[in-house]
Amino acid sequence: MSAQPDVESSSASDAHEGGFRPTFDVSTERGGPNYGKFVGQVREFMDRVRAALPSAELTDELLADLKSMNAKLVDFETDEWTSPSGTRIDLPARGNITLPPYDIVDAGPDGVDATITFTRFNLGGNGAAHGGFVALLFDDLGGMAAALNIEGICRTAYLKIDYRSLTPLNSELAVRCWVDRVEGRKVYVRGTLHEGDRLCAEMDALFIKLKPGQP
Ligand SMILES: CCCCCCCC/C=C\CCCCCCCC(=O)SCCNC(=O)CCNC(=O)[C@H](O)C(C)(C)COP(=O)(O)OP(=O)(O)OC[C@H]1O[C@@H](n2cnc3c(N)ncnc32)[C@H](O)[C@@H]1OP(=O)(O)O
Repeated sequence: MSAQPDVESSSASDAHEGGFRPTFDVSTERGGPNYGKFVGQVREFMDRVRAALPSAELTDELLADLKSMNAKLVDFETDEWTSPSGTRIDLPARGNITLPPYDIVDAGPDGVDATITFTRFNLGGNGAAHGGFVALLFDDLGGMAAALNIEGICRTAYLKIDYRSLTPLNSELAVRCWVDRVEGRKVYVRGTLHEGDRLCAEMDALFIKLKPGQP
């Protein structure tokens, strides 16, 4: 299990009125004890789809299987605050399949340390990770570093990534994000992504602390 930030829990009734909530109902149980394995299978499927050249027959077979699986989920839709995908803090990237599946190593006011292994689903070109996934990783972990530092919720104003060398697939990388300085509501966050000693990318971002009720 990953170490996770100490996120305060609250009931839906004392929710922030804006788009983000200063507190949200985190969970280690929603979706059942096998939800993490379920997400793992979904992620493996995305990798395999990205890598596969299926026969026409197999495409038809998988299409029927997927239609059947989608039909099973139709009646179980819920909002973003209660879906396990995003609130399961015991799982990589809070169980959010949109995000690269990072594991938090340490998180607090001084910053966030995490590991990430990009896989075939994250392929950009010629074996390297897509730069958009690197930016996505930094946006989420940078936002987390900002939130934990100021104990409030932020939105990204700008996110600058310097791609210093190729980001590989299938290799565990170290990512670190920390608050450089805070000026009023402006939270300046820096970040690095390394493979061993090699710097793959750097982040320079500005997050703005949301006012109460601000979407
Ligand atoms: C107890 C709590 C514990 C918490 C623990 C939590 C754990 C956390 C867990 C999980 C974290 C998950 C993290 C997810 C992270 C993902 C975040 C995203 O991807 S957000 C989506 C993308 N971003 C948008 O869609 C924004 C769209 N833009 C806006 O909404 C506004 O423009 C906003 C909010 C950014 C600013 O608008 P304004 O009206 O609030 O503020 P104004 O007055 O415009 O700006 C404030 C200051 O910032 C500067 N500023 C604003 N934007 C700037 C920019 N792009 N460049 C430079 N300066 C900028 C301004 O010049 C101003 O500076 P001056 O105060 O005058 O000095």
